[in-house]
Amino acid sequence: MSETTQEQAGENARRSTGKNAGKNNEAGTAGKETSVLGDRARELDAADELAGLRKLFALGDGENGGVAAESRAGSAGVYLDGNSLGALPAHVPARMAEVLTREWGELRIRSWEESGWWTAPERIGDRIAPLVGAAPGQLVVGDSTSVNVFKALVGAVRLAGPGRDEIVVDATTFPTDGYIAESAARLTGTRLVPVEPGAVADAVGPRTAAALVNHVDYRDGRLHDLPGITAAVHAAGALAVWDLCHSAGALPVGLDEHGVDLAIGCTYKYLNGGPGSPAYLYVAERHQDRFDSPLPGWNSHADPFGMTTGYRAASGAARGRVGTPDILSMLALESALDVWDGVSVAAVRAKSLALTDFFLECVAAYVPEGRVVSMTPAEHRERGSQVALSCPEAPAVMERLIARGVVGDLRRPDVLRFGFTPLYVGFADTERAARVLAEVVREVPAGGGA
Ligand SMILES: Cc1ncc(COP(=O)(O)O)c(C=O)c1O
Ligand SMILES: Nc1c(O)cccc1C(=O)C[C@H](N)C(=O)O
Repeated sequence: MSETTQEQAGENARRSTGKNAGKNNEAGTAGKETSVLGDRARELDAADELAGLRKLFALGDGENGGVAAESRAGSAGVYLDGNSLGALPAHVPARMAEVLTREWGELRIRSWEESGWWTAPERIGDRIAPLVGAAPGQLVVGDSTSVNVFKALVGAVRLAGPGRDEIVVDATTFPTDGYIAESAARLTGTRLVPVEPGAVADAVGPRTAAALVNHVDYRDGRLHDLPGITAAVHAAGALAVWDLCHSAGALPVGLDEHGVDLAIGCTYKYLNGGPGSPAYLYVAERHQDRFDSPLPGWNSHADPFGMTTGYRAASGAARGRVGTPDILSMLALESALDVWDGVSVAAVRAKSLALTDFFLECVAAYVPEGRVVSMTPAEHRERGSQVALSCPEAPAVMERLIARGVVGDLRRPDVLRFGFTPLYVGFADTERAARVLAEVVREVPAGGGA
């Protein structure tokens, strides 16, 4: 995509996204708008430098067959839920067949060494590292995000040392982080201080051990100021722990550049690792020697096969390991990461913003006025890679959208959430999703249920 077309998309969207995202429209104007925006979508797709990546995914487009073929059989099949579960890269099944038949089926126990199973957590951590702006040796893959939140937060309190007895937590966080933070606070004898991300800088002080914040909010898609909040947390002498679930693979993170202390994130959203694929833990190199994991399993022992009774922590990222890695999920993730070869996160970010701008513009043009309100920040610097629309009839609307092949998700009670994955979502998909949304909204009466 050229810079001019991106700027054009952004400018048009800025003009059209006010508080009321849907400000059109009598049925009569829709035809003209549709053809203009449809033409623009085709132009934007033609100029899109990432467009060729879509064929790497099993989205039912034809040659790859795949899971969504039946949903594309109708007029519209658009997958806008990659911020919950990323699509399957088409080459992964063949790689998994090899893992099952050759590595497990034939080599069996030898694969821990010969197939590189034992070192997979650090090796795959190094594959993810450039996507989140980290030098090698600081990420380890394994366990769920929830478990890694626990390791990171308790580890951060221990790193902060005595005299610091408060954990500041993002009050708007995805629930699991809040639940785990509450337990971590009880276990470490600290007090939990929940605040909005924008208030973290004012909430931290001499008693703060650590602050846990989401980079992008899972509901409204707001992008929080990682550099600014991290600097404020550091100025208070505390550690900054970031949850990257909704930003990794969608926008630049800059962990090393901004001096983040610890971070965690899942791999099944924009990294397309598959359902329940293992999460990652980042411990900045400067903290690794003192990182004291609250889950010191044998996999993080300096000499795991020594099988000694006393624990001695491994050095480096391996210190974040716990028990036997979930190899099948891990190797599916490793294979899925191949789609990133040669792809720049900056290009992904540029396309993501152009897609969300264009979606907001199409929604404003097509959806009858007052039926949906955008919760997604208009400012690019505050926007992740999703659009959230509040709509009182959201349950009925999302059910009908999915039935017509436009797959977003519902966050109860009234949020329609659409995730834009630049590796496989295009501008024609985006225009079509807004068009189908407008049709569905017209069918569901205001105040109407499912
Ligand atoms: C911000 C955030 N943190 C954590 C999680 C999930 O944690 P887990 O991978 O343990 O289910 C999610 C989504 O599921 C999320 O959106
Ligand atoms: N992790 C999920 C799962 O195992 C099942 C269904 C949804 C999810 C999610 O990822 C939810 C997601 N974090 C969200 O932003 O809403």
